[in-house]
Amino acid sequence: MKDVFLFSGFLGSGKTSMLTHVLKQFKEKGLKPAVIMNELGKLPFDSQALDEDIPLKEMLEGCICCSGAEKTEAQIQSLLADNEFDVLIIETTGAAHPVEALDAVYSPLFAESLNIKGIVTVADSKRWLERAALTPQVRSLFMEQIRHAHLLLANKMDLLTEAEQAKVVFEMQGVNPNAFILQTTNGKVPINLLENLQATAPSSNKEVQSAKIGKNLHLSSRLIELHQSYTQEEFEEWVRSLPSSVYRIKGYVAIEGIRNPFVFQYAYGLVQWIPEYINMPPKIVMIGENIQEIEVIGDK
Ligand SMILES: Nc1nc2c(ncn2[C@@H]2O[C@H](COP(=O)(O)OP(=O)(O)OP(=O)(O)O)[C@@H](O)[C@H]2O)c(=O)[nH]1
Repeated sequence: MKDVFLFSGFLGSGKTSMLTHVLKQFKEKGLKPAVIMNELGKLPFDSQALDEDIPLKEMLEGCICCSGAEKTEAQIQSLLADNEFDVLIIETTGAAHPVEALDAVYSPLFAESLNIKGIVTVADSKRWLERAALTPQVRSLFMEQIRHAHLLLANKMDLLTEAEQAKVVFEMQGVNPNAFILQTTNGKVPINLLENLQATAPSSNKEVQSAKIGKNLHLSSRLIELHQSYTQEEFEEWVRSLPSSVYRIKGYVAIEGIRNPFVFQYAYGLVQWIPEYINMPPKIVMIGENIQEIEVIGDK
């Protein structure tokens, strides 16, 4: 299993600074990192900061979420096929919502080869103090990135007084009581904090393994193997019975009387079924908060 980290954070918050610092530490440890970056513009200038020997995939047309999960899947697959690497870091654009970013990287196709360690959000502490000046939409995205982080960097501490530093940490902890908050300058995070993250808890129906982090009200994902076929109605009935903290489900579901499992998609209350011509093993991935305790269909 290769560890995957998602770096999230607002434009200009310090993601690239953190990336540079983290890559250096991984290399010092003898680990080979790979990076997927995406930019809203056409010029991949951030990538120039990376060494040439780091496998790098860039997404130049929009962010990881709006350019489609398939594209990210294809990029990850080609990284897995072409390059030897130990850890994968995905730097999302400042405009990405963490649920969308997680969705794009969590595919049943590589559920067995990738271990999504978690979302590391870098927040600009000065901007946090001045957040009242942001438009409601931008402020809401800023808050969501903080709320869903598994590890939170309160960055740009050098620009604040001691009293302001304490205020920022106190307020951010109120928005996200589960994440560890580290005060940083220039995104300097020690990698052992990253290595200790565990947002994914792959589990079968019977043995529900709880994650070290991500156990409580925290964004996490869960892989569910399906051992029988269903009618579309009964499967949808189960999906409708799920709490609203389940944001996303995708995968392959075996339907009674039909040869190959269907592709199943669920997002924002909408369900989609697509016939699949390849016989894929029936399993789904669920993304949401507090999902480890959910009773899975088939447990009947
Ligand atoms: N004073 C101060 N400046 C910082 C700190 N961290 C980053 N910066 C500066 O803030 C600017 C943006 O930093 P980046 O690391 O490029 O941020 P980013 O999140 O990758 O930015 P985007 O690529 O726009 O999303 C740069 O000029 C950095 O030098 C910090 O802790 N203190």
